[in-house]
Amino acid sequence: MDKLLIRGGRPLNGEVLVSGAKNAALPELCAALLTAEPVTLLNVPQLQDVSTMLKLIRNMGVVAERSDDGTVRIDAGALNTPEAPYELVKTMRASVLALGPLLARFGEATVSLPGGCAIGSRPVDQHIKGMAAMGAEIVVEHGYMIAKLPAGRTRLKGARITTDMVTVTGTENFLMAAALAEGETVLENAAQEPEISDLAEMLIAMGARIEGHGTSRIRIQGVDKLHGCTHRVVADRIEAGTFLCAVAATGGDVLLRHGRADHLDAVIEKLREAGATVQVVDGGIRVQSAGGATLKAQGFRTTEYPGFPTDMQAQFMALNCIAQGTATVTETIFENRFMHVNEMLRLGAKIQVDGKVAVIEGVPRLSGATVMATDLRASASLVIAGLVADGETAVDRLYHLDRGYDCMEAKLRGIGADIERVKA
Ligand SMILES: CC(=O)N[C@H]1[C@@H](OP(=O)(O)OP(=O)(O)OC[C@H]2O[C@@H](n3ccc(=O)[nH]c3=O)[C@H](O)[C@@H]2O)O[C@H](CO)[C@@H](O)[C@@H]1O
Ligand SMILES: C=C(OP(=O)(O)O)C(=O)O
Repeated sequence: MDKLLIRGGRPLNGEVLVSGAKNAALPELCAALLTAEPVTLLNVPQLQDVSTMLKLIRNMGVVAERSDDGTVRIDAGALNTPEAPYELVKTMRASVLALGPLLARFGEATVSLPGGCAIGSRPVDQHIKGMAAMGAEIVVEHGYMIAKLPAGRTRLKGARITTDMVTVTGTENFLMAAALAEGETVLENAAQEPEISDLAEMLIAMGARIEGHGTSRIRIQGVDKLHGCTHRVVADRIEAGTFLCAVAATGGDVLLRHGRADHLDAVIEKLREAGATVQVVDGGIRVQSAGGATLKAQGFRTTEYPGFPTDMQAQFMALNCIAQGTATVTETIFENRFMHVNEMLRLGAKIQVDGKVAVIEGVPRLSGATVMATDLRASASLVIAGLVADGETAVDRLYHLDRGYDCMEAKLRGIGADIERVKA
């Protein structure tokens, strides 16, 4: 298994190019299944999850070509197997996003339940409930969601869907399904994440009629057919936020080119309160920090967008570990998203966890050690901790990081980090 070796203690200076967002690219690859015409996606990040999604849709009979410049051309004209098998689904929860498009275009779909996930149980009951409200018959058998339209129906029908909680991929599945359904669909309690708006813009470019994306009520008037489009994937706010935390913690001066500050308000506010200077500049976000003990630890609660993102909780915790003072962090979205804590303790951090709450007492220094990444953002947080720790930190189990970060170590090396990948 690959690992990262980091020799900490260097400030970060220069420029980083922010890649396209994983959490927009994955639903958008699935949205291409809604039409028989070619779709071109630009700015698709080079990630393991994207490779897995391409494998999944090719397995359905889709032609998909990826170029090194981030362009992916998809032609789902010959899609003949509306199925997502367990072998291809088990490493990536986002494969549940195949359900809506397949049902909407083909009237049937067989999609494996996603595998268990380290950060929480992550059920898909809301996805099933929403598709059923749109007229699908769904059974869960042998680990698969088997969905079809009732005899005599050729299209899903519009519905009013109010989910029990705000769900990002649930909202995305309903958006895609409703785009081709008969009549109007209203999504109440919809997720408002920028990736939802980006998907909606892509669907609109394909001929969908959608209003209200970016708010908690989205209205969709179904159309008979969608056509091809070219769409640029929005910048990855979580990648940008990760680099913001890294620079704030180590100290330095970095421009995040293409970073969207308007998608990171909650994180940027906390970074400023911590003592970093974060500016919106032409072409991106500039962060300057004196690092370490010049920072003040900041408490926060993770909530749905526009609140503090759960996908940034671990990375900000790494910063809190070396800041002055004590901070309380509450994780409200996932029940098991503190697995980085035990590894941070191995680096000398002082953290106590009680259920959903972690209390972090800043320490003057962390000391490098071997740590094990347990999930995607936990891995990123351990990289940040390694960048500030004395001596050498080895971050093991890099496949989690590779799922969601495009060339992270090369980007960090480009701004002065002493970091290398050691192949297994
Ligand atoms: C590919 C993608 O975009 N992943 C993001 C997406 O995941 P994902 O869309 O899976 O997360 P959700 O927004 O659906 O989950 C929110 C909460 O609702 C629960 N829930 C969700 C659906 C359901 O049917 N039943 C249910 O109980 C989940 O267990 C969780 O506690 O949003 C999360 C929350 O911002 C992010 O951490 C992930 O990075
Ligand atoms: C939890 C995440 O991703 P996924 O939903 O793909 O597991 C994430 O991006 O932090």
